[in-house]
Order: sequence, then structure tokens, then C-alpha cells
Amino acid sequence: MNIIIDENMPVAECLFSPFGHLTRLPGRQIQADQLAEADALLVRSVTRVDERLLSQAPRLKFVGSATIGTDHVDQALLAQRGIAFANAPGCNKISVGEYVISALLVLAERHQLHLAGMTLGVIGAGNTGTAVAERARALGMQVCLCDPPLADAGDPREFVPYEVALCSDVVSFHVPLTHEGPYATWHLLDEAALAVLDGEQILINACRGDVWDNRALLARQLSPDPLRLVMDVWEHEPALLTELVPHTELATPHIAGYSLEGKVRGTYQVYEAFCAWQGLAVSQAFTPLLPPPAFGQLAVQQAPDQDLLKRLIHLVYDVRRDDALFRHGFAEPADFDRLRKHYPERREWSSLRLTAQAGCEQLAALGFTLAAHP
Ligand SMILES: NC(=O)C1=CN([C@@H]2O[C@H](COP(=O)(O)OP(=O)(O)OC[C@H]3O[C@@H](n4cnc5c(N)ncnc54)[C@H](O)[C@@H]3O)[C@@H](O)[C@H]2O)C=CC1
Ligand SMILES: O=C(O)C(=O)[C@H](O)COP(=O)(O)O
Repeated sequence: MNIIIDENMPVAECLFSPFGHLTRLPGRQIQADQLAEADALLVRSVTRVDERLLSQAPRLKFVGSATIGTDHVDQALLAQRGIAFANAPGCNKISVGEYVISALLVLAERHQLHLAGMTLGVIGAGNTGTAVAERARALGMQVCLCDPPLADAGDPREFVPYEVALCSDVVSFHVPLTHEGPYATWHLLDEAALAVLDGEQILINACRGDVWDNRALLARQLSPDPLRLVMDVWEHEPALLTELVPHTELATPHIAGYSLEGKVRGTYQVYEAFCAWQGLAVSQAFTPLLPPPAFGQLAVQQAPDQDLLKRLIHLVYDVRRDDALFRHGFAEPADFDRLRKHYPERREWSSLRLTAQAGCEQLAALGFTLAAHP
């Protein structure tokens, strides 16, 4: 079997080499003629799997994407051609949750905000939105969820309309990019939505760049009442509207989901789907694929306040590292992909083992690994 794989999929050799011959290619540059002999194609979000790419792929029978998002894949076309498809739902939801909380702690410090009691509107209450909501609640934030598709489908959680969620102190977007239908998300944050926001509000986009109208946003940022923006994703990546970057509080190159665990989980979920498609049992375990965490064990002596939480969280991952790398390293579109390809290793909070006494349950709710105090 010939398998074409995006070169940025960790642990792919180990998981897929038993199935056949692997060819690793830069995802954004995979060409139709390179699929002439391919039986399976494993991609990430930067490969558009469409009519053009599949025009010379007579043998292709399986496409996997090691991502949550699927807007880069023409799934109707795959179904029509009898090509199986699998993505990796939820694979990097923890990573996105941790990115958003790190960003909130940075902005809280910068603007002297106390997160407990502040309101957070989560737009899209699926895997990543829920991961953000759970962590924000553990910090004492008042969370409201906006998800019309789930509300209409009878999800028992309480939901608010978009207009209500937009009034929150922090509004964080976690929707898929869709262009059609009653719930289309393209330019969900447009000029009209921007007009109701005030300059004290924090807006976070860690889903897809095109969900925000970046030109309208730039106009707002150049006005006397700019917003506090955290942007991980951008319209037209990697050729983004560079003028916007200096008008953000935090700017990163689409790495919210790039914890090592999140990326390895993405490959692993595609491997599981591939095994199922082949009618084979999964023979490799997930945990041994991860290196041991570089952290020792820490003892927490008291119920943590916001400052101690920030220090613990930023011991493992501080979004300012990625913001600095982006601001200094991004000048042209090729830099966007270079920064992503050479992303420094980042672990999830669970990799920091804490011993804590009673009263520190909040640490477990945030996702740290807790052992009882000796
Ligand atoms: N920046 C990054 O590195 C990452 C970005 N993403 C992006 O985030 C998106 C969301 O991820 P998940 O939460 O895991 O997906 P999910 O499918 O679990 O949840 C998405 C939720 O959005 C809701 N939704 C759809 N249209 C909506 C609308 N108009 N208004 C409000 N809610 C709406 C859906 O009902 C669903 O509950 C992905 O599709 C992907 O594009 C995902 C992972 C990492
Ligand atoms: O999972 C998703 O959806 C994402 O946005 C990925 O984290 C993006 O990573 P790449 O596939 O672009 O490497």
C-alpha cells in the first residue's frame, strides 16, 4: 500500500509503516500527480482535499486528517468516489483550552483584571468550547454558551443567543468554518457584530480565521475604541492581513492546538480509524508514543489564588512565548508555515504532577495531575 503523509504529522512512521510504503510531503504543496499511485492520504489542515487534488488519484481509498477541523476536505466528493474519510474530533481540545486560559491570565495581569466573576461567552460549545468553559469555570468565571445547532438539537445545557454572548467581558470563538446553511459561521464576527462591542472587551479567535472579518476588525482597531484581541487564526492564512498584528494583545500562528499530546492524539485517532477501515485491531498503544514530561513533581501548600495559578500554568505553557516568536519571526507568508513546522515542544498541564492538600481541587478541575499530599 502507498501512503502519502503530511511531513508535520508526529509518530506517523511508527504507526503507519507496518501498512506499506510511506512518502512524507509538505502539506501545502501536495500535488495531484503525486497521488497517482496513492492508496491512502493522511493530511493536516493545510492540504485542500478537493476535485483538483484528487483528479489523478484512481487508487485512493482512504483520506485521514489529523485535525479537528474539516473545512479543507470536500467530504461530499470523497463519499461520491467511495473514499473513506476520518478526522480526529477533540484531539487537541485540551491544548486549545489551555491556550485560551493562558491568554486570559496574561491579559488579566496586563490590565489588572480579576478573572473570577468576569463573564465569558463561548461561541460554539463543542469539544474545544467546552474545554475552555470548564477551565474558565474552575477559575471562577461566569460562563455562558452560545450554540444554536446544539440548542436546536435539544442539548440539555443552557444556551444564550449570539447577541447576548457578545455582551460578555470575554468572547471566545470555537465554531467550525461553514459557508452555507442556517448556522453558517463565515464572518460571524462582522462589522455589525463589531459595532456592539466596547473597547474593554476581550475577543479570542482560536477556531478558524475566516470566522472573523479581518478587514472590518482592522478598521475597528484603527478607531479610537479598539478591542483587546487574542488571535491564533487569521483570514487567508498564511497570507494574513499583517497590519492587524500590531493591533492585537496576543498573536500566534495557528498553534492553539499544538501541544505534543494534541498532535500525537490527532495522528493516533487517524490510525485508529485506519485500522477500523482495514478491519484490523489496533495494535499500538497511545501512551508510549509520548516522551516522558520534562517536569519534576511540585508541592502546592495552599489553595492557589490567581497569581499562583498563573505561575503554575505558565511553568508548563505560556502563550507569550508563541506571541514573541510570531511577532519577531513573521514578515511574509512563508514565515507562518516555518514557525508552525518548527514549533517548540509544548506539553499539556497534565504533564506537571502536583502534590496538593485538601482545598486544591481547583487544580484537578484545571487538568493538572494531582497526587495526595504526603
Ligand atoms: N486554532 C487551532 O489550533 C484549532 C482550531 N480548531 C477549530 O475549532 C473548531 C471547533 O472545534 P471543536 O470545538 O472541537 O468542534 P466541535 O465540532 O466539537 O464543536 C463546534 C461547535 O460549534 C457549533 N456551531 C456550529 N455553528 C455555530 C454557530 N453559527 N454559532 C454557534 N455555534 C455553532 C456546533 O454546533 C458545535 O457544537 C474546529 O472546527 C476547527 O476549525 C480546532 C482545534 C485547534
Ligand atoms: O485541529 C484543527 O482543526 C487545527 O486547527 C489544527 O490544530 C491545525 O493544525 P494543522 O493541521 O494546520 O497543522
